[in-house]
Amino acid sequence: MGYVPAAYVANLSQGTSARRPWYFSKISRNEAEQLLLSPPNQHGSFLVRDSESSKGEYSLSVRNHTKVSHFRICKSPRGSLYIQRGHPFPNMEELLAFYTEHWKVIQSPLLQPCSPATPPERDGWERPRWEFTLRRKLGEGYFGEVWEGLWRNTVPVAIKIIKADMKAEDFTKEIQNLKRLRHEKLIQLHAVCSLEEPVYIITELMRKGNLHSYLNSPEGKSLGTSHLLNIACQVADGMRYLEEKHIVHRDLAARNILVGEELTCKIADFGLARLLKDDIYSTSSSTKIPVKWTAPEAANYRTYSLKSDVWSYGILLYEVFTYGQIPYEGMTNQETVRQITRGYRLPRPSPCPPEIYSIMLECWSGNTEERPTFLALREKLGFIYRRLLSSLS
Ligand SMILES: Nc1ncnc2c1ncn2[C@@H]1O[C@H](COP(=O)(O)OP(=O)(O)OP(=O)(O)O)[C@@H](O)[C@H]1O
Repeated sequence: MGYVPAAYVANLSQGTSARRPWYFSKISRNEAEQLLLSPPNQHGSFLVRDSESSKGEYSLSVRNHTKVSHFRICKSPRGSLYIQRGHPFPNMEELLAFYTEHWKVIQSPLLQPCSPATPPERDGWERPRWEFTLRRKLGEGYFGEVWEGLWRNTVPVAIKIIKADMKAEDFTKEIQNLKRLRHEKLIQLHAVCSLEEPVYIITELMRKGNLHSYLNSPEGKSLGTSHLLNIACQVADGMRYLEEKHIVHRDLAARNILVGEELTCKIADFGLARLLKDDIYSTSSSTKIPVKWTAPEAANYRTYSLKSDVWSYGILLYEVFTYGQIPYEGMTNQETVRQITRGYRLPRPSPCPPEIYSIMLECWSGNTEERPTFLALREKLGFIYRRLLSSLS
């Protein structure tokens, strides 16, 4: 028993529109052009709409590179449909099937049905506020408080209550990021209440809180090397998914990993995450950066890439194998950047196997090209983990 986010499922009673994804009944010629020319639509996207000028007839609009072509679909007195006189079809499906195959006749390929534009406030993630009850405060971050709560008195959830004075553009980035990411090692969005203030962001509940505090707790302190390695593998797996999607996290650190039952770890805090158009994301903004976790090229020139996330992952490994020690303890941010640029690196923590320390050093290579990928990190750490487990058994 439980809940599934509404955006994951389609309503069976809306079967007609599910079967006819290309039909946009109440849309004008201009709106059709705007929609077809906006992402994610592309060359070959098409839709059928009600004709504006001839009641009861239709128009086919097809995107042809950067232009949209429109074709009148006429209806004969007997009800058949045609674009070319003398070439009728009994229904729209057959007409579209013919022109999909013989697209040269209309000089416009029909490649995929047009994707509808969903206004953010009406997408399937929005839920009424009364469905959620707050039970216990879990913590507080830059955007506001995080509470443990219940969804419809049944499902335990975490509820982030956005402070009233937060700029919408800042936290909507996190919501948008959460909506499009889905992986077992990434925190899962359940719902949002964003029509009124305060905005709620509802995610899965991770009962043991953030990894940094967990490592400092008595339970965290009792973990052995194999457990620590297991945590490292899970984070590498989640980061590999982001790497595959060309998304930089920009704030990878133990404080942004959440821990659940059975030592499950998930990556959270996507407020700073960005989709990479090139391999590098540059920012001139004055966003505060977590200097001790940030690669030198990102700290000095604000150039972020998947390789700067790999650097931060190395620092996260250090946090894991020191049970949550602050990196470069006793050094200021400025001093840290200066020392790093000169070639200084954190020393090997005593409980850390040399093999793992050499992975940290690879992550901290001054040359971004020499840093491993998350795919390679996951493979390598997974191999060491499995070998350790078999030596213990
Ligand atoms: N889904 C969750 N399940 C359990 N605890 C959570 C969850 N999300 C957040 N928390 C707890 O609430 C704390 C605050 O979280 P929050 O994401 O608001 O801030 P943060 O991690 O300090 O980062 P920032 O200030 O950058 O937003 C976390 O450190 C964690 O202990």
